[in-house]
Amino acid sequence: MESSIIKSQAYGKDRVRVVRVVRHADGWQEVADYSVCCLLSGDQFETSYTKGDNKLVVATDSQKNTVYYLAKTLPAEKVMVPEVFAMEIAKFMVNKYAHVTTCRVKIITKPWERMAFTGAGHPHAFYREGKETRWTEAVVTKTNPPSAIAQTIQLTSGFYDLEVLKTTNSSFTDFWRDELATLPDMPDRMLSTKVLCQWKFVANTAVGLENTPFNDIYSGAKRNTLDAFANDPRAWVHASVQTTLYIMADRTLNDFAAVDDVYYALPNIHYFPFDLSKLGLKNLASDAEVYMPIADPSGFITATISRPANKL
Ligand SMILES: O=c1[nH]c(=O)c2[nH]c(=O)[nH]c2[nH]1
Repeated sequence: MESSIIKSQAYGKDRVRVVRVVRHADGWQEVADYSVCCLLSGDQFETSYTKGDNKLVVATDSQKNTVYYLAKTLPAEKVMVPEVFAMEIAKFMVNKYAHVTTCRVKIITKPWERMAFTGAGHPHAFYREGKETRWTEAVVTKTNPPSAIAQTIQLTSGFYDLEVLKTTNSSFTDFWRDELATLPDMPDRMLSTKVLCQWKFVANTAVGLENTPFNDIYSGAKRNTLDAFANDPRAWVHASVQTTLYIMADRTLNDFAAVDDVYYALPNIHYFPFDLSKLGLKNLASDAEVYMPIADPSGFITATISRPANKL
């Protein structure tokens, strides 16, 4: 007889691709393009893993159908903001099925930028600008199952693959020196990274979070990331990816009360000046003009930044 126990379980449908179009009467149209992952958990699903009992299993196919059903039947504004749509799907699942204790919904967006010609946005034509990708994850849990009245909601959003580069105004000096340190001080260097940024929202009731300005927070976090990278003099004077990361996150915490903490993962993609001295050419330090990007390895700088009261 099996004696192992289930420590955790979650099942559902991943990569549900759904595109929602909103058609306004004047011809202006909007589009949201999502890949949705929906996962259900609850103690009563255990027998589906241990006893081959499917009676309570909401088929992953039905979960997929629910995503399309809600994309069609919810008011447009609850679908077009990914955070709101993720919370709606998760709340629908825990409300509909008494035996579902937790529903976890992750949405990865495919950002379509509206085309603009002579300054005016095109009513229905879009293009993809870069690789930067916005996502969100809502986890709705019943606190007193099977009753769905009391629920907690944890919401996290972020973006990844935002690639940035600057050709000066970065340095890295005065670091730990010992017999293993061969890197010279770098008073002026190229800096490039592929930003992963994510932020947790202040824990709230499902109802309260819906009034959060999710789109503004996303664009604000992105603007703070770019502005701190390009313009903040502290990132130049103190000079490290660590400092730049802290400034980026601190700005977003100051701008948005609804954000509880901000996590960044910043690879330091190295661009080293190519040594041309054997060819009789000066290309190091202040003479550097020709660089060799290094694919691997990269530095990798991470931190979660929060307001003082939240420090563990
Ligand atoms: O900004 C940096 N932080 C580091 O910790 C580090 N280490 C290193 O070799 N180069 C850099 N650059």
